[in-house]
Amino acid sequence: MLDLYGSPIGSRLLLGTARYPSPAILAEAITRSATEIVTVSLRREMAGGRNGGAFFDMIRALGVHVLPNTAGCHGVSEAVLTAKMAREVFRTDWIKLEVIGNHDTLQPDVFALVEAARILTGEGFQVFPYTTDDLVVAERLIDAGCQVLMPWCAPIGSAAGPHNLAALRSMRAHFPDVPLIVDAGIGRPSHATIVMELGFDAVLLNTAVAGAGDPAAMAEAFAKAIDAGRQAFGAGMLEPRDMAVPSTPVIGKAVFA
Ligand SMILES: CC(=O)[C@@H](O)[C@H](O)COP(=O)(O)O
Repeated sequence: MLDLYGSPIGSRLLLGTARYPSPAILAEAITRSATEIVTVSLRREMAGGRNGGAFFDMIRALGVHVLPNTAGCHGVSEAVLTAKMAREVFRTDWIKLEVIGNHDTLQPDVFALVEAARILTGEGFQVFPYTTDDLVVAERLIDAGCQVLMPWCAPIGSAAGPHNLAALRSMRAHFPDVPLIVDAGIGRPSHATIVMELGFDAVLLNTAVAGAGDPAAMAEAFAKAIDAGRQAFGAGMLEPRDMAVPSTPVIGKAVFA
């Protein structure tokens, strides 16, 4: 069972809620994936004068944990203010902290991220920081009070899959006891399996499900792939070898050539 800030979580798939063809399809994807946590952008839902009421009610009715996020924020004060508004709306101390630093890659501004994380943990938030796979930044985030880290594996929405497996591997090795959730850039169920086989604790994804031909079916496929990767990690996988190893022993062979 995954433990996130003291909450036991059964599913290791966290789903984003943006860009689905319809709210009904989003609801079906949430149900079929059996996810227990969905992330919601306060800013996106409030945009254009919408108050988000019906959407938020629909999410609440599904009985999942809501992880509000600061998607689209580009600075410390904007992210902190958005987090505070999200706490009011969703009545949760959880916040997925995103502070974007580059318009093209949507790469996090890790300096602003650490500063915002320090401010928010000081105010009682339980921060889930969307970060890079940089170990020093990860250390700073933990120093700032974060008990969970969310490294990217590729740019948001790219569907590219893990760009830097070595960095993800070393992150896992450096932080054996910190829940690590890969966030962003997963495109296929097999990508999710790969990061789970590395020992990551969970995966957060949005675009690969929302943009699929059948989002609900894809959400279920991701859930299975994540479970398979987790089970394989726990089962002890073989290291690849250069040489062949016969699977049938030579004992009992009639003729030795
Ligand atoms: C939904 C969310 O909060 C983002 O971090 C992001 O959208 C996830 O990335 P992908 O869309 O690439 O899965």
